[in-house]
Amino acid sequence: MSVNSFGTLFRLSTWGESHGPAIGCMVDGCPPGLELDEAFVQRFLDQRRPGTGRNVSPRQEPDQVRILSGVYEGKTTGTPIGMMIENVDARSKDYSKDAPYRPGHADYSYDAKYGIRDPRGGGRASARETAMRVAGGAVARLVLEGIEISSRVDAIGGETDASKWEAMLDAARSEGDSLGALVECSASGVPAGWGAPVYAKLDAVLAGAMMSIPAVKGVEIGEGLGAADLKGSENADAMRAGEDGPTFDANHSGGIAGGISTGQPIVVRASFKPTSSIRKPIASVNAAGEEVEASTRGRHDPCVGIRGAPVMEAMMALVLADAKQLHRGQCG
Ligand SMILES: Cc1cc2nc3c(=O)[nH]c(=O)nc-3n(C[C@H](O)[C@H](O)[C@H](O)COP(=O)(O)O)c2cc1C
Ligand SMILES: C=C(O[C@@H]1CC(C(=O)O)=C[C@@H](OP(=O)(O)O)[C@H]1O)C(=O)O
Repeated sequence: MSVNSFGTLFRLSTWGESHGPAIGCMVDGCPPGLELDEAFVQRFLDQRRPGTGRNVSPRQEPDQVRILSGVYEGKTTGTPIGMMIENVDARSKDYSKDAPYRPGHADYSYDAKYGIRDPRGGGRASARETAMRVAGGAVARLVLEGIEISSRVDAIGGETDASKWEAMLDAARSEGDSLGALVECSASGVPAGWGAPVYAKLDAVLAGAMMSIPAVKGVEIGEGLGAADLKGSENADAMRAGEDGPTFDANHSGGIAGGISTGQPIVVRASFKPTSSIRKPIASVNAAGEEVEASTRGRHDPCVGIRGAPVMEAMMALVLADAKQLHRGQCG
């Protein structure tokens, strides 16, 4: 992982700001000969894009992807795959350099680091960038034939009963507030043996990938933090002899042991914090160092975890595509 890119042999780099003319990415290391077109990538982008309902940001972005390179006659060529999406509904006049720093967003920390910042929307820190992760993740899925990646929102605002979510979201929205969410993502069909035993452990890379998603504040794999409350006999995934290798009675390990996949589903959960751009006033300061109240207008998600789910799937796909190429490179 480096500043603007992810992966070793299957790599994604992204560029662009939320209110710039466009966002884009480059996928490098994709094998040649895989069928790829814009419609395939678009299917995944449509699951993440804003403007699709009242529980997501109303910003109207069709997220229409263009593939600019690396594909010839519908097949990948092995050369870098460039993709681009134009920003068409930024409405930058809602933002100003003099606005209070939004507590919890990246306004202050970006200023502290760079001393210069695109203040329109979240700039580079806006989760608008995650559209390109989803585009890259779609390409990664091509490398992962036979592997199923899925996700689901497990809880919103601490409530697991989905029938209560709509009313909770309505209440939060009318109070100018927001809610957090717990989201699970899993991958089945991953063979045993991918990953690495020490520093680049599959669980370490996966945790880093999920933690790199904006607003993710906690990640757990398999039993996760709950493992601390179990006995060894309860947490062990008992093994039995099966026709195609061992089978497991349980999956407390979340499909990874010793940094290497076990052949069981890989299961990761992430906690998304509540959206920090809210109308409810919060004490803050501005760039001049004056105390001001931050009450944020603009078109924000009332619960970012809802659109975070497809981003988790994309990061899972990127991690696994890279792990597959690395495994092949070393072990054939
Ligand atoms: C899909 C998605 C949509 C998001 N939408 C918003 C939003 O509308 N408003 C907001 O303040 N934060 C939103 N966020 C979260 C911010 O991007 C994030 O909090 C910010 O970049 C600071 O990073 P950090 O929370 O990881 O520290 C969203 C995150 C994701 C994954
Ligand atoms: C535009 C998207 O989501 C945005 C994510 C986001 C943020 O702060 O993360 C803030 C809002 O936009 P802006 O950058 O204009 O403030 C959201 O609409 C998108 O996901 O495509």
